[in-house]
Amino acid sequence: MEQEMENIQEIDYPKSAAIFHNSNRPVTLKFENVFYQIKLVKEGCFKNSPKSDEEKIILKGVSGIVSPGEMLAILGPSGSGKTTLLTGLGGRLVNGHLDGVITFNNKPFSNAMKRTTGFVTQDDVLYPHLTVFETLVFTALLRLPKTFTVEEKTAHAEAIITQLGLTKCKNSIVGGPLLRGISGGERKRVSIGQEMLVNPSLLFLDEPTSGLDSTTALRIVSTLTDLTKGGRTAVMTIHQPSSRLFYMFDKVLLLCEGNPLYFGRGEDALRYFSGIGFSPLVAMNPSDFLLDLSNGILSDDPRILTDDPGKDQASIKLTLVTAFQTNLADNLKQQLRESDIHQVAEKLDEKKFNQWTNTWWQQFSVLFRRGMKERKHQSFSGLKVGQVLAVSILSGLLWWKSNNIQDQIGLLFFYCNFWEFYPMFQAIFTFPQERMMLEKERSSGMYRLSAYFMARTVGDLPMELVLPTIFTIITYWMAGLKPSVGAFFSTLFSLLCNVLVSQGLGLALGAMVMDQKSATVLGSVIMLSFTLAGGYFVQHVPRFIAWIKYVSISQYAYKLLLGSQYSPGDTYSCAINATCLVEDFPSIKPVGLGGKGISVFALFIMLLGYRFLAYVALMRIGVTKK
Ligand SMILES: Nc1ncnc2c1ncn2[C@@H]1O[C@H](COP(=O)(O)OP(=O)(O)OP(=O)(O)O)[C@@H](O)[C@H]1O
Repeated sequence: MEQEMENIQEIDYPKSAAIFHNSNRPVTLKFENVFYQIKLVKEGCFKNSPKSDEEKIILKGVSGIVSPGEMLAILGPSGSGKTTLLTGLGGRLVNGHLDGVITFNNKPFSNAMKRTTGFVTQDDVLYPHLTVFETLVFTALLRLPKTFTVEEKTAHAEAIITQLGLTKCKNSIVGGPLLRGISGGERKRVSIGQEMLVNPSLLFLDEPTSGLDSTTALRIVSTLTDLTKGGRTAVMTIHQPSSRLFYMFDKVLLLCEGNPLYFGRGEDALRYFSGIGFSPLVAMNPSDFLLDLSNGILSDDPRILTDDPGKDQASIKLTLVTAFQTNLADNLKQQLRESDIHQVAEKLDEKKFNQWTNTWWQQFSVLFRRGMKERKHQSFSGLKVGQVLAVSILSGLLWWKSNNIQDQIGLLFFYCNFWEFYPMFQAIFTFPQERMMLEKERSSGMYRLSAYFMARTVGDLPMELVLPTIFTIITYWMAGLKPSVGAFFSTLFSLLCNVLVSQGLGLALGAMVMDQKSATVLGSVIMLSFTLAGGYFVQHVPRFIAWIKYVSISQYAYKLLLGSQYSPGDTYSCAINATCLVEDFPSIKPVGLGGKGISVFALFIMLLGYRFLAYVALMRIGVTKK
């Protein structure tokens, strides 16, 4: 369960702008004999179900040490295990089995480390509609402790913007795949800035230069070098650094299919490989040479010499793995031991770091404001408003001044369906993006899940109410429903309950069934059965399946909508000179006109129930192994 801790956090955050130059607390990261294996999973509906007992070993005994002021680059071909190692070192691997010893100042990963560690993921997970300034200010408000005033937090965000050279695009929106915003390099710097805000002692970066031109890449790595000079420890994965970048790294770890091939200073790498019989003929980018080696490629590159040109790729890799064990492994073990002797394990007050940086209310208020800023663009995009306007005008025309009961009831049931399917699918579709953000922010211990969830739920009210209201206003008068203000507001209220409950169902499905396709299929089946059992289509539901109507959102919403237009005892003309009771009308009879209070209560319980389910399902997101 989520811990609710209210005491003031006393981590030493300098209040001046000098916060960005020196580390609070130098960290030596050591990892020894790290193994990682996972059970393979099968594709399909239930993505996470194990296929068999088949396991894959991804990391095969990787060791290393990085001291304060050093930058380690993990190199290797695609699929060699770089990201896995980085994620494991950052305490973020959630599946599989991680073995080996990973210590931070000779202590295992802890909440204390989590709060002073920055992790920049490969994909920049940022809110697309916020500006650079807003993104960093909201992060500062959440991550810096409550001993800072809002002005001080804002000033820190400003200082980061200046330090990362983002001043020019400060007021531009971040953007995303479908929304033009700042450039890829700027986005990467915003992600790094978010982590720098807390003055991390240890910074992990997954491919911070991927997809960037070499000048921008150099700029980013130079910024990181400046940061490490202040006593920080940095570890990054990188694909193919230019020579200029390569020589900026203090240490290099080369991986090949999860095996270490080299660990040591970048400038010594070529000498080492030449010592074991592998050297390039002409001067070439050292990282290209190392990557070729870890791919076992020699013969198709005439510039690389080997004492045995006939070796195939597998045997070259094997030779290199064995050479590492023979020549470097013992030396590395020795380095790890020596640092043990020199380093006194620091005594940190764990309790102090277990505390949240801000109170629940502060988190709630920042998350609410940020959510409203971001979601207003999603909820009121031109496309969505256009879609709702088009559907409302079309249905208003189709039901134009309808004065027969059958048509009017049909319109009410259409209200039910449209405003059930639409919010449910919208919640399912937008959920993956939300989950990514949540995952990233929760794993850096930014806020309590309850504060996030409450802020989102409260935000749903203004966000989800506007479009259904516009829809009802247009269709209600065009279709000529009961001309009374009370009846109009009662219709609107029923519709809004329907929207919020259906959205809650979408959220619960999105959170429980992690795969969007499966959630969509499941959602449509559930909604369809609710619709069919809603009382409009099937009047005599067989007994054994009649229970569905008691859990059907449609049934309760339909009942409320009927209640907004008709009262018990109302009549309609059912034949020439004859009137019949409305409640006896075939598609009203199974539902009846009474029991409105029960329907409101049932919808209220569903509203809470579905959101509670979503909350429980979300609890597993972003929770990292210690
Ligand atoms: N959860 C998983 N299930 C199955 N295979 C996995 C899983 N996680 C990692 N792998 C596999 O482990 C290997 C290493 O993956 P990893 O992402 O660490 O490689 P990488 O070196 O970072 O690659 P790239 O440079 O392409 O990002 C890959 O073959 C990958 O397919």
